[in-house]
Amino acid sequence: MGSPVHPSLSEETVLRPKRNSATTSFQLTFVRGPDAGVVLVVDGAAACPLLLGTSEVCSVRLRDPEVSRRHASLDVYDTYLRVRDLGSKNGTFVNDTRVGEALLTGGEEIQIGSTVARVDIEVKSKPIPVSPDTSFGPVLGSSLAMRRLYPLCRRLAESDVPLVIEGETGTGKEVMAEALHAASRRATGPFVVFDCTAVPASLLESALFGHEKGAFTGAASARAGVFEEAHGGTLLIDEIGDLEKSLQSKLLRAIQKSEIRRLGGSRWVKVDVRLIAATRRDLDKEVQAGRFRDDLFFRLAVARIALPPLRDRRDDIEPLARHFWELYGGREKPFPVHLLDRLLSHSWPGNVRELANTVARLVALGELADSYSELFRQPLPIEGEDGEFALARDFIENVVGQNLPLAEAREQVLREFERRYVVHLLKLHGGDSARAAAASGIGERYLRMIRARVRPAT
Ligand SMILES: Nc1ncnc2c1ncn2[C@@H]1O[C@H](COP(=O)(O)OP(=O)(O)OP(=O)(O)O)[C@@H](O)[C@H]1O
Repeated sequence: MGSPVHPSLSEETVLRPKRNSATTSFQLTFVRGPDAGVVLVVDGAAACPLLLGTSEVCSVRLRDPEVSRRHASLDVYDTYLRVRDLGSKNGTFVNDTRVGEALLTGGEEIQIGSTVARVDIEVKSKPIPVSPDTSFGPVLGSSLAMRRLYPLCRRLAESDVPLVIEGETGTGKEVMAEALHAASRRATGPFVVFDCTAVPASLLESALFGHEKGAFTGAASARAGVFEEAHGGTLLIDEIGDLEKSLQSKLLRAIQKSEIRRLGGSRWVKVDVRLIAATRRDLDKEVQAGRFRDDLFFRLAVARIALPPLRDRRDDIEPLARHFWELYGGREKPFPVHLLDRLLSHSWPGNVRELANTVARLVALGELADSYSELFRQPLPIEGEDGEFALARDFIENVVGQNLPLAEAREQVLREFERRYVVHLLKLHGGDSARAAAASGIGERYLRMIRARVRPAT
């Protein structure tokens, strides 16, 4: 016990940014349960979240039958030992108190099932390698949290192992995937992005694996899926946590065998694709809850990169703001340093994307920005039932007037449209998302995704 069982999962391939350049380690001594006597070190320098459970995918596999398959995770966060329950059946306890997540300092007892481990802090601390670079390709960031990621990103770019990039919306998962592709031997091959939430459930399989002519009503001609499109390159599957379970099995097969079969086809086609999955969800919890296949997770998460939210790397705010200022055409005007305090104190729930949008608005507003109190808001939402057309027009003009790049502007309009659409649809069907999804011809999962995304404004 204690040594990772995944054949290719080494501590270095699991990347978790830490705040300090030196970290603390913790020792766990199992004092009760079938594994009593075993000693385990949670090494802060390795920054590796250890999974405790009875499943073979856990780095620490316990024999206690009262322990869930994936019960809890342990990692060193700052100078604390962080223990997180992964949605286990009978809970994780610290000194007899049930916890979802807890930061420990040493001296506590952790209980899972009938297994009890004592936590001791290790005195020695090791430095973590920090890159002097302030970017990794297009991924900018000079904060310690980001600079800790770069050396390992470079190593991951050189390898072909599948990997999972985790992080809140707008933290740069896609841009990181692109950077890894660009730094890899596949750089001259295609980089294909597939967003699982952007395609209705009924079309997902054909979008992933392609279809033959006549495979379903409307399939007038044969079409390659994203796996074939990405042949020789990298395929980013975005929001993988939203993929239906039936498709997860097919995806697993595609990864294991490096071959796919088009919908309605009889031939298996070999594909040479490096797979990167991105997710806003906590995949450990999704697996524990039975919504994501354990074996697929095991296959995909050979390496993991956790991108920290912008609020946890405030040192990046100013350089990123200056970068976006230049990018959006503020080059001729001096950067508005008097607004820096506001930029630095904002919590950035939309992360780097929100910062980029805010700076784009700043560039467009010029000197008006001083008195513009709405600076940190998204464009005016369309509220109220009266005069909706006028409000919609104003909204679009508002977006157009910000002189954003086309993709950003289109995304803002599209998001607002989806918000309105879903709010109206749910109202019509008494809040029943299954009925609303059926009536609108979109998957329930997709509808719930839009709903979750727009919730703050509804
Ligand atoms: N570190 C960074 N350096 C430069 N630009 C960044 C960085 N992180 C994010 N961005 C920019 O912010 C925007 C959002 O980034 P991206 O789409 O990669 O985020 P995401 O995490 O994939 O978001 P979502 O989960 O919503 O899909 C993009 O315009 C991207 O170029």
